[in-house]
Amino acid sequence: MTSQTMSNTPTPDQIRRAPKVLLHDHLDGGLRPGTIVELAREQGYSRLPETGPDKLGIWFREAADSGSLERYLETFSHTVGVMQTRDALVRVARECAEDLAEDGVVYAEVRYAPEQHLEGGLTLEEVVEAVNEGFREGERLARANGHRIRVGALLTAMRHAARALEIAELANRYRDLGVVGFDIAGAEAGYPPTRHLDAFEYLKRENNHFTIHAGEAFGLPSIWQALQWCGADRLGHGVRIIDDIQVRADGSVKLGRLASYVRDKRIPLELCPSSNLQTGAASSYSEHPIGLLRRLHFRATVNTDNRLMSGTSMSREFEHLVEAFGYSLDDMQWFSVNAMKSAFIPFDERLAMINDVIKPGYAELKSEWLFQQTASTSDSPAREG
Ligand SMILES: O=c1[nH]cnc2c1ncn2[C@H]1C[C@H](O)[C@@H](CO)O1
Ligand SMILES: [Zn+2]
Repeated sequence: MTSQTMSNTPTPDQIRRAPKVLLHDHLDGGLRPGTIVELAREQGYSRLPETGPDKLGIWFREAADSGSLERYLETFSHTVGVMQTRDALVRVARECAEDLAEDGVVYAEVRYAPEQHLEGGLTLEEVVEAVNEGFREGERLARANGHRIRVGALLTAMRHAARALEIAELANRYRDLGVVGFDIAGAEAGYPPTRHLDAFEYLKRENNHFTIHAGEAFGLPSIWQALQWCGADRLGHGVRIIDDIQVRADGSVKLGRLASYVRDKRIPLELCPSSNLQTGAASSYSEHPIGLLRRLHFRATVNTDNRLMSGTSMSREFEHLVEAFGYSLDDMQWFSVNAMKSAFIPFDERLAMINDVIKPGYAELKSEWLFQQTASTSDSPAREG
């Protein structure tokens, strides 16, 4: 038996085929560049910085590579700019579900801010219904191509605006109709989550679920507010929890009160490594706090945030982590089960996804080396000596 066959390091092909769970992906951050070009042409949107798909894709990645969340967010004006009609929203959502399924994602919660898609005259309800329709079409098309995926929507309110309660009510109205929860996003510094307490209190009274972008561009106070004032079920990013973890020279680790709380309560962290590198929240994959957080058994999950702006996918994120930390298929399974446990769909459905889809998927991949061994042994009996 060679070390090659025993190696538990997944190949890029195995990473792609492994069942993955995505909790933090923005609909308006994941358009195909070719789709943006076509939608802009159809709608007479003339402000695109490039008109060829390849160059446009590169433009988004470079413009988002700014080291600042505020500048990173400016790039969204062009994606949101072409997502103002019903047809455009259906198409973008359909392609999102298809692309995720093609990449081996079996369950995804995809978020967007309905209030940003009203410039063409759609109502908030029409926006939600168009996106839901696109997700359902994408699920069907993926299935026809041999991929199974389930996509739930999270409705985001923009933290600098003042529509959070209205969007929370919208999320509640479309609960069990394709919408699984609520989020707030946008520039973090200067816009603490407590500005939207009324929305969070409303959702709690309704027994609904929400996540909050916190601890990305701003540190511990933002995480503390999101959890202890607002009652968030999950943290969007939450990567700055690392500021409350002290690693001593001898390698021992001391958690502060907030980091302990996050770990003890199993608060899910929606970590987005590539996005963090672009906005300056981390300096390299190997220095990304996900390595330590995984070792310390935080409820860490791996996410894309914005596939277009980061030129990434779930598989790419895992490829980077496999390279940086030597992760195995067992680690990938651990992240995927963590994410599935943290999803906003009902417990019995989460459990069935874990037991009937995720674990069997990894078991199948982990057993592949056995069959490769049999094939090579029978191919070359002389090697057995
Ligand atoms: O990483 C992020 N942090 C804060 N806000 C973000 C991030 N990625 C996207 N957004 C914003 C820009 C989008 O227009 C909005 C809704 O998806 O959410
Ligand atoms: Zn985000």
